[in-house]
Amino acid sequence: MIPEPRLLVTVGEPAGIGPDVCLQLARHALPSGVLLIGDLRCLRSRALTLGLALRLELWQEGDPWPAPLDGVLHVLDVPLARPCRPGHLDAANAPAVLATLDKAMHLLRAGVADALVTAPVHKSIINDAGIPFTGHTEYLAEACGCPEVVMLLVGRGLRVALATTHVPLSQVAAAITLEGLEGTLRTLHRVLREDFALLAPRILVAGLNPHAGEDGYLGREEREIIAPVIAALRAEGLGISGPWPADTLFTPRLLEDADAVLAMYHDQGLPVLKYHAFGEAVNVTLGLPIVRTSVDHGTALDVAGTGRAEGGSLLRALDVAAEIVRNRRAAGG
Ligand SMILES: NC(=O)C1=CN([C@@H]2O[C@H](COP(=O)(O)OP(=O)(O)OC[C@H]3O[C@@H](n4cnc5c(N)ncnc54)[C@H](O)[C@@H]3O)[C@@H](O)[C@H]2O)C=CC1
Ligand SMILES: NCC(=O)COP(=O)(O)O
Repeated sequence: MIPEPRLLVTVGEPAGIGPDVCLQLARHALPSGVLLIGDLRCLRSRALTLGLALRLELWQEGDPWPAPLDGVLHVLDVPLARPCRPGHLDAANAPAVLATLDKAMHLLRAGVADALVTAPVHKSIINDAGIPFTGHTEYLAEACGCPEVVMLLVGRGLRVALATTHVPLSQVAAAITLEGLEGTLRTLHRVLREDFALLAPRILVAGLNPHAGEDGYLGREEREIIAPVIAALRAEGLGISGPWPADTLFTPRLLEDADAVLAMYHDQGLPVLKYHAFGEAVNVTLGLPIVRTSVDHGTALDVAGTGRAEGGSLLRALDVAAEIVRNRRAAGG
């Protein structure tokens, strides 16, 4: 019998809702079992705060993969520098947050687990700790030596990928290059085929400027970069079209005939996706040698420890990670 995918879950920023939604996993029958990576003391204390009845068991490297058991979660302990209070960020704990990602990478490389699912981190507090950091996506890309990763969010049948990720708006136009955009589209097209089992993916590419540049009168990126890249890839037979004006691209008639949209920047694509599917969408990093998915939400400091955190996106992120692992196995990967 083929074993179920083994999933690592990093707990994320301890002051946020990462611990809350991770602890909620104990309520669900998880086929493969999961291994949490985070501070065991913080998780125990959050479970008490939330009044959750569950058992948290210490797991150590060398132990067998934890069998799924109702009401039990296994934890690889990565201690925080200081005790954590829900809703209160502490820069002293930032190195431990990143250490959970490093541990996960180590376990994946050692073949102990099949995929990584991440709960949210708080990007600014990591920077406050003096560590330059823009997101998991970029951190994992660097750890894997794969600069050409792509962020894709999927939810309720909509898939939105980004040509640029965590870049200030003032730098977006300069970050869209012929070479970079071609790499992004090739990665997106390949991964839709390989990991999402779409035989001939159809991708709609958004313009950058209003009205996709209005024939060059409202910006030239469409003419000089986006359209030439699309033309070159179409000539190879890839089902890619655009540049489409972003304001009308996300309408049902156009989306009906598409498998994914490539937006040019974070806040062009993600508000639409989150309006459509917040709470049940999943963030997938394409182009890494490892499988990594994540939740659609942030640290939600205002609801941490209150019992109001909703864990639907984490459950979906586990499902999507497991599905990708199965697809890769089926393809012999
Ligand atoms: N994958 C990751 O590590 C991500 C991290 N972030 C980080 O999170 C931090 C806060 O980001 P925000 O923009 O404030 O977004 P946010 O998603 O943390 O919060 C936005 C609003 O939605 C609510 N909310 C979010 N998720 C919820 C859930 N599961 N259940 C109930 N309510 C929920 C919050 O209470 C808040 O009112 C930032 O530092 C950001 O960088 C944001 C997105 C993803
Ligand atoms: N808005 C999505 C987001 O910020 C996720 O970033 P990452 O930490 O997954 O790179």
